[in-house]
Amino acid sequence: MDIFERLKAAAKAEWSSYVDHDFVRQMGAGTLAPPAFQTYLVQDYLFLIQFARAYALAIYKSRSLADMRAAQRGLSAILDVEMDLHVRLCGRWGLTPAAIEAAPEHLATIAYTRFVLDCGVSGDLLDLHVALAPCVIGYAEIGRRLAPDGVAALGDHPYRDWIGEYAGEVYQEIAAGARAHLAALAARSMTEQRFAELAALFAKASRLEADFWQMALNDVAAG
Ligand SMILES: Cc1ncc(C[n+]2csc(CCO)c2C)c(N)n1
Repeated sequence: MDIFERLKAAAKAEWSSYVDHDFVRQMGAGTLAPPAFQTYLVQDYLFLIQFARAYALAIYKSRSLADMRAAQRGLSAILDVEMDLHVRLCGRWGLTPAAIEAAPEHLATIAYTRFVLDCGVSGDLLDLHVALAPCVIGYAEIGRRLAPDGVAALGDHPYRDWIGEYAGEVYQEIAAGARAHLAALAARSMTEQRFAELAALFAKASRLEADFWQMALNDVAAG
């Protein structure tokens, strides 16, 4: 069992509140209300700006070139891959990057991103990567789950672009690399006494992921 499996097992309830969230189920079934998806995507763009800073912080907190490169891959996955999806999808609704950036951050966006940044500022590189793990590895799991028969089988699914992005090979490899790096980092610097503390960070980040989905559903329910 690698460190990621151990963290997931230690935070079972929080993990399933995240990956089995109603938002994810509705997206998979194609029944998610488009305004909820739009709210999510705009907030996610703002979220990614802060997560880019978190990966930059991971570069700063690295002492080896290998660790710096691992963090650089995360940063570049956001700046060169993930944000393109957001710009493309938001563009279909006539939203420009400038308009998205002018949107106010929801509290769920602030809570999650600043929590991760604080883990990095107050802790070490392992704390920061554990706080980042639900995000980077969780989306790969969700993508696979929503496209069990592969991306091509999605046909004209209303959320095929989003699902295809995270179920696709490029993204799956990014997540597998992040998982392997986390395992290497833990092998180097984790002690058993520290595991409970790391599991608490992982559980909190997973709960903040679930709150992020919920924020989009609540926003639409509130009108
Ligand atoms: C709320 C939320 N959680 C996770 C991701 C996925 N994600 C964020 S940064 C990153 C690593 C490099 O791409 C990945 C996969 C997201 N977009 N929004």
